Order: sequence, then structure tokens, then C-alpha cells
Amino acid sequence: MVAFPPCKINLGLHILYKRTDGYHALETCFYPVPWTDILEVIPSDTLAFSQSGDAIPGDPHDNLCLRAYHLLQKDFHLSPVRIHLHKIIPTGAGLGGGSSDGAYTLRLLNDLFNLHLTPTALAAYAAQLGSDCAFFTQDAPQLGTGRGEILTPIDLSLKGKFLVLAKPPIHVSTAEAYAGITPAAPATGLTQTLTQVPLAAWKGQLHNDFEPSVFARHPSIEALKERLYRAGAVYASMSGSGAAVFGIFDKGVDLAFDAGVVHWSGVLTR
Ligand SMILES: C[C@@](CO)(OP(=O)(O)O)[C@H](O)COP(=O)(O)OP(=O)(O)OC[C@H]1O[C@@H](n2ccc(N)nc2=O)[C@H](O)[C@@H]1O
Ligand SMILES: Nc1ncnc2c1ncn2[C@@H]1O[C@H](COP(=O)(O)OP(=O)(O)O)[C@@H](O)[C@H]1O
Repeated sequence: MVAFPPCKINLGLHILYKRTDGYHALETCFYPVPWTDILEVIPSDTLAFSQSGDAIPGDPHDNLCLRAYHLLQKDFHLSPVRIHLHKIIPTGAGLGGGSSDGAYTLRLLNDLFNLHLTPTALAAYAAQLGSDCAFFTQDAPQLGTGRGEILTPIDLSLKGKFLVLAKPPIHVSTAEAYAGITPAAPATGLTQTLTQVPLAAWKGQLHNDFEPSVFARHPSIEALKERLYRAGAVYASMSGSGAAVFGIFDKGVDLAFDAGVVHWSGVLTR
């Protein structure tokens, strides 16, 4: 079986307070973007994981695809599989690529072994892999709360808009980004901003709380965001904890970026 795990952007990201478990309570809108990895899971005599494409930091044995398999293996005594991942989504970018691979491994195993896990049950397993893994068990934009694993569908469509994603050659660690945050309740809740403020007015009203501290350490990420505005973006922001930034345009643009900036662009179809 083959799947194409997408990445995500965060439309607004408010860090509300630090929880007693060390995580931060947040509210964000996860929005899927069809810049995807390629994931294959097939029955095998022995468990095997291989990868191609871009390098993935860390020990391959800790890959989220393998962690997903072991999570279900523990409860369902699954037969062995061979997993191959072709990596395309930049890592450490605030795009959730690893989280997506883990969640899609759960989805493929659910189908391959007819486990009949519901989307809710899949989301609960995914939440054990990481705070933004649960989102990737759904296919539509979701409001994320809690540590990001509590999902509520949101009636929001960017269909027909042109999206540009750009990731500079900077690795922002998620834990480091959270450590740089002073949590605070926002003046306006995220759902209210997203559903009552038109896209043309999001600039200055839709905030990613990671931006001030990450931009202070990495001014080139802010410069990239401003570059998208100068190119005509209606709204631009850093995604998640960074380093990727995105711009939403009313019409297609053809932008050239400095060497080392990995980018994707396309018309959103949902
Ligand atoms: C920041 C966000 C925003 O969407 O995405 P990315 O920028 O990574 O894409 C997510 O919260 C990242 O989710 P994820 O990458 O799954 O985080 P996890 O593996 O669960 O946690 C990694 C570390 O980030 C911190 N963390 C994560 C989530 C959260 N709500 N509070 C936290 O404080 C903790 O220090 C934790 O040890
Ligand atoms: N399949 C995977 N793809 C990418 N990263 C993975 C994967 N499995 C585990 N990881 C680990 O997760 C970390 C961050 O993953 P990722 O979700 O891509 O970050 P971000 O959400 O910040 O874009 C990587 O640095 C890597 O060490």
C-alpha cells in the first residue's frame, strides 16, 4: 500500500500557558498542504524500514514510521511489514512532516490489517506519537487545542488560493522554540479571527506566537516572510515553530529564492 503524507501550515498559533506536564496549551488551525512524502507499507517476513530522498536527522530506529508500527503491534500483534519512506518534506521546518509520516503509517496499517480503527481511535494512537500527529489522521483543516491533539473541524477554505512555502537552511528545534515563549491568552480567540475576519484582513490580526523569539534569533526567517509580502502575499506567516514561512496569494507568482531555500508552491484544491 502506498500513501502520500502531506505537510501542514499553522494558520495562527497561540501558546496559552504551560501545563503541569511540561507541554504548552495552545490553539492553532492546522491546514493540510499537498507537499508530500511518499510512504509504502507492504507485508514482509521481517520488519524492515528503509528510506530515500532527503536525509532525516536522528536514529532510523526512532523514525516515527517505525514508532507507529510498534504502537499498533503492541495492541494488535501485527505481522511484520516492510516500510519504505521517500522523504521530500523538509524536516525541522514547522511543517509536521515527520508527524504526518507517523500518522499515515497508522492509517496504512489500519487498512492493511483491517483493524477497523475509527478516525477517533487513530487520532488517539497518533497523539501518543506527537502533539501534531493526530491532525494527520484527518483530511480537513482542524482547530487544534490542548497540546495540539484535540481536534475540532473548522469551516475554512483557501481553495483556489496560491500558496508559496519556503524553508531557509535553518533548523529550529521545536523544544527550543517553546522554551523561548512567554505564554499569554490572546485578545481575540483564534476561531473568532479565522471565521469572522476576512483573509484580506488577517495581516496584523492572525499571529504565530513563535515568531518574535524565532525571528530575534533568526532574522533571515523574518526577512523571508517580508519578501513574500513584497511579492504580493495577502497573508504571510512562519509555520509552527519554524523555520518554514508561507504566503497566501490571490494569483500565481513565480518567485526565485536564494540557494539553500527549499520551496514549494501551488494552487490549493481544498
Ligand atoms: C510546534 C508545533 C505546532 O503545530 O508544530 P511544529 O512546529 O513542530 O511543526 C507542534 O506543537 C509540535 O508538535 P510535535 O512536533 O508533535 O511536538 P512533540 O513531539 O509532541 O513535542 C516536542 C517538544 O515540544 C514541546 N511541546 C510540544 C507541543 C506542545 N503543545 N507543547 C510543548 O511544549 C515539548 O518540549 C516537547 O517535548
Ligand atoms: N519520518 C520522519 N520524517 C521527518 N522527521 C522525522 C521522521 N521520523 C522522526 N523524525 C524526527 O522528527 C523531527 C522533526 O520532525 P518534523 O515533524 O519533520 O518537524 P517539524 O514538525 O518541525 O516540521 C526530525 O528532526 C527527526 O529527528
